[in-house]
Amino acid sequence: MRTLGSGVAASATMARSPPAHLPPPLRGSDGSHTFTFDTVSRRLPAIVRSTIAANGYAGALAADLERLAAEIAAGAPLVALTAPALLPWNAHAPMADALARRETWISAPWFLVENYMYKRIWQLTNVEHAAATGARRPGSAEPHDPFLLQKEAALHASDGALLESILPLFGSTTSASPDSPPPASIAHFVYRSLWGNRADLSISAGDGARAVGDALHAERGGGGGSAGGAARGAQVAAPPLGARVSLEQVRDGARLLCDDAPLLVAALAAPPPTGAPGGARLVVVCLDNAGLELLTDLALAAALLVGGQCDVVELVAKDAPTFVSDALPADVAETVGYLRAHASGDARALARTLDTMAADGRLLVSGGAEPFCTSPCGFWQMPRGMAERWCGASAVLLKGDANYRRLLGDAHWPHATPPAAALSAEWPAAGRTFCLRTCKSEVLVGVSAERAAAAAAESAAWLTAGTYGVVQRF
Ligand SMILES: O=P(O)(O)OC[C@H]1O[C@](O)(CO)[C@@H](O)[C@@H]1O
Repeated sequence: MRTLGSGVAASATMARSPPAHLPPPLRGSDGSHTFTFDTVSRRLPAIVRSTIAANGYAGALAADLERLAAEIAAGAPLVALTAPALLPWNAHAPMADALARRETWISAPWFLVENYMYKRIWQLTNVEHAAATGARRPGSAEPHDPFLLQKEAALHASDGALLESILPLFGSTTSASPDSPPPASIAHFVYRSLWGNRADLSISAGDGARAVGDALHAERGGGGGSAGGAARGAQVAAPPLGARVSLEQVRDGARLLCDDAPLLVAALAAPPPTGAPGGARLVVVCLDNAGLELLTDLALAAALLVGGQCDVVELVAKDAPTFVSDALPADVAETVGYLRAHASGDARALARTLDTMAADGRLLVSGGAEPFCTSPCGFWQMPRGMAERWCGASAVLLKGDANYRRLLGDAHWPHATPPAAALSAEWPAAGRTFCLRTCKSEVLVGVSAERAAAAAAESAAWLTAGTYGVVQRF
C-alpha cells in the first residue's frame, strides 16, 4: 500500500493556539481515587511487565525494563531521553517544561507521561539493547516493535468478529444478487468502526486475545470485561453480534452518549471544502488500534470508496509503537495481508478491494515518517503540511480515546462543554472533524448533565470502561 511521507520536519510545527480556556491537564496527582492515578501507578508498570513476558525478553534488557516499571510505580522524576533519534522529543514543550520543573511520573501531565513511557520502551528495545532484539521487525526494514506479538495475537483473536460482524456488512455493499438484503449504509460502518475501538491492548495490559474477548463481551452486553475489572463493567443488555443486521443494532444507541453520525453522513454528501487536494473529496482517518479496530476501519475505508462517498481515503498511522496496539503502517500492510491469505472468500474479496484502491491511489497510508504522530503535543500543534491536508478534507475521523484526549489537550473540561468551544480556534477541519471514540478516560465534552447522570447510574465506570462511546463532531 502506498505510504505518504509528510515531507515536513518535526520542527515545522504550526504555532497554533491551544483551545481558549483550556482547563488544567489530567495528571496522576489528581488523586488516588482517579483512573489517571491508577493508570500511572499500576497499569503502566503492568504494560511494561507484560511486554517483557510477551517477548520473552531476558538478561539486561528484561532487567532494565523491570527497572523502568519500578521507576514508574514509584513515581520517580522524569529523565531526558538519551537516544540520539529521540533527543528532539525532549525539546517538545510539554517534556521540556516537565524536565525544567522536575516533574515526576505522577505529577507530570498524563498524556505526556504515557507517550514518554513508550519512548523509554523504544529506547531500551531499539537502541540500548538493540543487539538483544535485533532492532528489526521480522522480515522487514522497520524497527523492532515490542508489541508486535501482542498485536498479531489480537488480530488472530478478531477472526470471529471479522466473520460475524464486519465481512457481512461489507459483503452486503458488493452483493450482486437481487434477493440480497439491502446494502449496509455508511452509518453501519461508522458505528462498527466506533465500537471496534473497544478492543485496545493498553487497556488489557497487552493481552491481545483478552482485549478482543473483552470488546466482544462488552458488545454482547457483558460490560467492560477486564478493562478494569468487574467494577468497571456496565451491565447493559444487547443483542448477540450475529443478530446485528439493523442499523439500530449496530448503532447500540443505549451506549452512545452523543451521536453525530448523521452530521458525518451529511458532511460526506457536501461538496469538498476549498483547498481539497486536486478538488478530490478526501476523508482522513486518524487510526488508533491494530487488530479488531483496524479491521473495522479498513471496512469503513473500503465502504466509503465503494459507495462513492469520497475519492480518496488517507489512513494516518503512527510513526513508532505506542499505546501497545496503535497501528503502524506495517500493521496496516500486515492486516491487509492477513485478509488476503484468509480462508474466507469474503475476507479475500475485501483484501482485493483494498489492494485495488491502494494500487490506484485512492487508499493511502501516512504518518509513518511523521514524528508528530507520537509527540506529546496537542493536535493543534501539528506540522503545517499535515494541517493543510486536513484542512482540505471533507471529513477527518479521529479514532479512539488517545486521539480524543489529544484533540482536547487531555484536560479537565466540564462534560457539558459544547465541542466547538473546546477546539482550538485555528483547528484546520472545524465542523468536519468527527471523533469515533469509546470512553476510556475522564476526558469528555458535549454530554449533558442528565445524560451523564444516567450513564453514571448505570455504571460507576461509565467514563473509563470503554463501554460507552461517542460519534462527536468538532
Ligand atoms: O486505544 P485508545 O482508544 O486510544 O485508548 C487508549 C487509552 O487507553 C488508556 O490506556 C486508558 O485506558 C489511555 O491511556 C488511552 O487514552
